[in-house]
Amino acid sequence: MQEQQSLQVYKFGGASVKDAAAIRNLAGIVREHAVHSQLLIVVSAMGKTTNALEEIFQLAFTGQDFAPPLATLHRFHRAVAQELFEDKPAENEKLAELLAQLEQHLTELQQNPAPADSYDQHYDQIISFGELLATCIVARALGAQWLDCRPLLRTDHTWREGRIDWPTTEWNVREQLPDMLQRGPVVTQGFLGGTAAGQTTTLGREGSDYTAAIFAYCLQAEAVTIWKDVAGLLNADPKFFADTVRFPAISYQETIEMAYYGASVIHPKTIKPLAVRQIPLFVKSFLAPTAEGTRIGEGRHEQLSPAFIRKDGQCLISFESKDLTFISEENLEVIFGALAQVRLKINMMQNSAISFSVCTDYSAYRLEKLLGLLREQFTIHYNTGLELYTIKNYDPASIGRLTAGRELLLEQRTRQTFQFACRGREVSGLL
Ligand SMILES: Nc1ncnc2c1ncn2[C@@H]1O[C@H](COP(=O)(O)OP(=O)(O)O)[C@@H](O)[C@H]1O
Ligand SMILES: N[C@@H](CC(=O)OP(=O)(O)O)C(=O)O
Repeated sequence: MQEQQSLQVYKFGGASVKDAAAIRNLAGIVREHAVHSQLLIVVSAMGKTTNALEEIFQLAFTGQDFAPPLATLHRFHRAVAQELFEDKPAENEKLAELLAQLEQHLTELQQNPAPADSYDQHYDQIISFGELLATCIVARALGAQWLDCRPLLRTDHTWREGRIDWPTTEWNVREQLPDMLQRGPVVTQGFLGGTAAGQTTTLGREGSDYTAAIFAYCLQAEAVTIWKDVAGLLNADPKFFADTVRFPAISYQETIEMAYYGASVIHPKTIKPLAVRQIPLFVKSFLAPTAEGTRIGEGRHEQLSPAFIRKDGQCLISFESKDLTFISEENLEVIFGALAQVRLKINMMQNSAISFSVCTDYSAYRLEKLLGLLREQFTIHYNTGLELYTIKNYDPASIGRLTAGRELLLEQRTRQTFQFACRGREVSGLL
C-alpha cells in the first residue's frame, strides 16, 4: 500500500533567493528536507526587486525615463538565470518573455498618462513582475512545476491590499493543486492575487508569508515553514537590538500581536488562517536549515521575556476641534472614516478633551488626502520621521533600556504592552 504523503508549504522570501548561490542553497534545502512530503513552495521577489520595481513604476507613472533602472533589473535577473542554467539558454525563454511584457506595460503607462486615482491599480500590474520573474527562475532551478497563483487566489479590487475571497479561493486551490502536487513540487508566487476579471492584485508589502498561510489553509497542509535569514522568531530584530533571544516555541496569539505591532519577520495576516485550522508555523534559518528554529502553534505561556518591536517611518497626527468643542464620538467617527478612506492605518491613538492623536505609517500622498478631507473641521498638526517602539511583556528595566535619552511624543501602557513614539535618530550601534 502506498504511504499517504504529508503536505508541506515552504515559503522563501527575498533574502533566500537574492542571487544564484542563494537559489542553489534553496534547492539544497528542498532536496534534504522535503523528501517524504508533497511540497508547495511559495517564493517572493529576489532580494530588493520589489523596491526597485516601485521606483521604476513611479518613473513610468509620472512619464519619466525608466530605462536605466529597468535595464539594471533585466541584467540582474538574466545574470542569475545565466549562472544557474548556463548551458541551457532555452531555459531562459519564459524569463525573456516576462521581461518583455514588463517593458511593454511600462512603456504604455509612460506614453499614456493614467489618472492619479488609478495609481494603486497600475502599481499592482507592474510590481507583481518581481514574483513572476523569481518563481520562473526558482521553478527551473528545482525542475519543479510553475504555477501562476493569480487565477486561484481570488481577491476583491482593493489594489495593493487585496482582500481574499475565501470560498472561491479554497474551491480553486482544491480543484487544481492536489493533482499537481501529486506529480511533484510546485513553485508559486507569494504576494499576488487576482480579481474575478483577471486583473492582478497584491496582498500588501511583505505579504508572501500570508500567501503561504492561504494555501496551507485551503489545502489543510500539515505545516508551513518560512525560511528566513534569522534563527527563528526572536524577542527583537537583531538588526537593531543587541542580545536577542530566540523563542523555541510560541503561541499564535503572542505571535499575532508581535506581528501586528510591527515585528517584520512575519506578515501580520499570516497567523489567523493557520490558527483556524491549527496548522503549525515554523520559522527556520535558510543559513542553518537543520537548526531548531521556532514553532508557532496552539497554547498559552507563562510570562515571556520582554519583546521589543521598532517601527520607523511613522507620522504623529493631532486633530483639534476648531471651536473648543470636546472630541466626541461624532468627531471620532469623522476622523476614523477619513483615515479608513485614505487607508492610513492607526498604530497608536490617544485622546484628550479637545484633541485626538494618531500614530500612523507615513505616506505623503495619503496624508495630503487626509488633510484635504479634514482641514476644514479640525486644526491639524503632524510630525513625520518618527519611530514607534513597542515592548510586549515589559518590565521597568526594558522600559529604561529603550526610553533613556529620548523625548517621548506619545506614550501608552496596558498591562502587557508599553508603546511610545519618538523622533527618529541615526542608528549608531545596537540598542
Ligand atoms: N522578532 C524578530 N525576530 C526575527 N527577525 C526579526 C524580528 N523582527 C524583525 N526581524 C527581521 O526580519 C527579517 C526577516 O524577515 P524578512 O526580511 O521579511 O524576510 P524575507 O523577506 O526574506 O521573507 C530579519 O532579517 C530581521 O532583521
Ligand atoms: N516581494 C514583496 C512580497 C514579500 O513578501 O516579500 P518578502 O517575503 O521578501 O518580505 C515585498 O517585498 O513586499
